[in-house]
Amino acid sequence: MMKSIVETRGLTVVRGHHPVLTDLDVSIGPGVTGLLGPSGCGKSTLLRSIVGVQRIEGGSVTVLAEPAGSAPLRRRVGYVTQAASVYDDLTVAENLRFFARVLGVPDIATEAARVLEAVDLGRQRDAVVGELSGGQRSRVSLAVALLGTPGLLVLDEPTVGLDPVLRRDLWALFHRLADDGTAVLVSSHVMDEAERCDRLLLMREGQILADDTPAAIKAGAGADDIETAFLMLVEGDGAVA
Ligand SMILES: Nc1ncnc2c1ncn2[C@@H]1O[C@H](COP(=O)(O)OP(=O)(O)OP(=O)(O)O)[C@@H](O)[C@H]1O
Repeated sequence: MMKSIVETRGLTVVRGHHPVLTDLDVSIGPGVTGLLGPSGCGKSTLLRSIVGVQRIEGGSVTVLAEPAGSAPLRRRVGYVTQAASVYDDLTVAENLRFFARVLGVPDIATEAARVLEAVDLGRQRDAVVGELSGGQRSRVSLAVALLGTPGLLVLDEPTVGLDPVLRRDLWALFHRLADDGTAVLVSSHVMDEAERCDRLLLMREGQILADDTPAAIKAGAGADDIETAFLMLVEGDGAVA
């Protein structure tokens, strides 16, 4: 039995009078898990429920054996949203010091050096964030999320707008983090990122269509790539393969 990092049971979320998630059961284990689905299918809503910032209508969300959003998880769950979450007018190091203090992270200097090295921003530590490139800026947000060595890192479309080299580097970083024991949950609406995940959740209109390794999903649907497998699952052909 896979060690469970995230469990949702009967999760139901309503946003703007419309149900976005209905009675959703999801289990997420260690490694790099991709949450893939078209724009508006509810990926951000599920991630928000997991980090505990989403009002939920029904059901439960358990993270690292604690209720989502509860105090013991404050330093154990890192979250990077689509919107920039660091201060543009501070340097990289100043941002890290600020957020480390907010989180109550002990030994801030050592911790800042560790996360800067993890995201390969050591040379930019004294640069003002507003003067960095888009890719460097997103790695600053990632560094902040890594403060305190979380057991779960949740990333909402972290590769949007990045060039292929940066995207590749970021995926390599996710796998290094997972190897070091941080479960990584990454959302994307780009199906070609699916191959880079250990496990995939394919989502559509608030439902999980498939939950397996990329290879098993492709084999199950009899498809050569995840995009085709997704389309076959949508059209109901996946079950007969
Ligand atoms: N603040 C809000 N108020 C009301 N409805 C919302 C709000 N935010 C999102 N929704 C609705 O909830 C549904 C799911 O949105 P969500 O952001 O979870 O999708 P997503 O899969 O993350 O999309 P994207 O890939 O575009 O970010 C959408 O139909 C959206 O219109």
